[in-house]
Amino acid sequence: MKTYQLVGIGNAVVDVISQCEDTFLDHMGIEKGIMQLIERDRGEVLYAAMEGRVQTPGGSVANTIAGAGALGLSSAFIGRVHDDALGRFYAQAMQDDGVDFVNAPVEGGELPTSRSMIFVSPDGERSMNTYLGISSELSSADVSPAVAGAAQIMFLEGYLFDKDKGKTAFMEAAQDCRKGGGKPGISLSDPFCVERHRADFLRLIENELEFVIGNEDEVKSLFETDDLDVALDKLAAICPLVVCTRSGDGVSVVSAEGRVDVPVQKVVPVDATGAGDQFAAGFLFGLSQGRDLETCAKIGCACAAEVISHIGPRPQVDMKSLLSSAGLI
Ligand SMILES: Nc1ncnc2c1ncn2[C@@H]1O[C@H](COP(=O)(O)OP(=O)(O)O)[C@@H](O)[C@H]1O
Ligand SMILES: O=C(O)C[C@@H](O)[C@H](O)C(=O)COP(=O)(O)O
Repeated sequence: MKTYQLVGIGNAVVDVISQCEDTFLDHMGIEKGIMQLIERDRGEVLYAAMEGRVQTPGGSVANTIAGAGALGLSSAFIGRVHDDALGRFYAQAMQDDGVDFVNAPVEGGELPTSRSMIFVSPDGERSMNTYLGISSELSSADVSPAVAGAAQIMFLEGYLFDKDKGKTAFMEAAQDCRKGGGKPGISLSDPFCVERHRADFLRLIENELEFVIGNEDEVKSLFETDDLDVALDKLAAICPLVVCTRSGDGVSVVSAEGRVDVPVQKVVPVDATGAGDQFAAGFLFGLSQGRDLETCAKIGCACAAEVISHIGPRPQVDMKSLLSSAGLI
């Protein structure tokens, strides 16, 4: 059986991105800066209202795996797409990044491939409106224990907690990964997703996971506090490795070795979509190469800096050369 340096499980989502003024968000009733789940009809209205649409493969953990695959990690992604035009486009794009797209597009059924209408404001903030089609139906049946057991690092997407079968699939996948000697971890995904499933997130983290990656709002939401330091301490008490991204304020990493804060040069992003995802790609790449945590965080920040410099959630340059010129690899 092939082994993988990184295996991800998440929503397979095609992103449709366009830029807009903040007044447009107000006018359309879109909440800025988060991921809102929408129904199909609303998706069609938003799609029709988009100017200069860019269509690209997305999905949070899928973005991370694609970024890590492009950096040369042997990687696999487990997610569901329908056997429609978007789904085939999606599967091919993962393969083009050198990632094994483990499960073939699903034939039959009524649910189409998932899509997210993403509006980017002049300050670079992204507001996601996601119509979850077939991707959120992921269950244990989609996760081969052989693949989970062959993962050196496994990265789970918090968004899949929105369905009970996703929670069960994660628990089993994490157990299989650990049995195989791998390290499972999770992306917290979104503060409102954490709010919806706080107790289950905490249970999975405490019982099964080796690392957690989340932004400030997500980490604070886990413990219902506005004090990030308190939240980081509480999270580190139940998880060996905590990685908190802090937008233009960089990253804080807490482990048994203590806390490391890595600053970044603050910029106005062209498009913040995928910042956290590409940070995770770089961080997990560093981890898989046995680099120290500070260097892992610096690699993550370099990957995030690239992705926020253009529209779209995945790298558009050769990241290996970029990291090499920055002296990070
Ligand atoms: N305004 C910014 N200036 C510089 N770097 C940024 C900025 N916003 C995000 N980043 C980079 O992207 C990483 C992830 O951003 P963050 O906003 O915390 O995550 P998410 O996209 O998950 O909300 C940060 O740790 C940082 O490296
Ligand atoms: O999964 C979604 O609903 C949206 C994704 O397709 C999108 O690419 C995404 O999650 C971007 O991630 P982030 O900006 O790093 O949170």
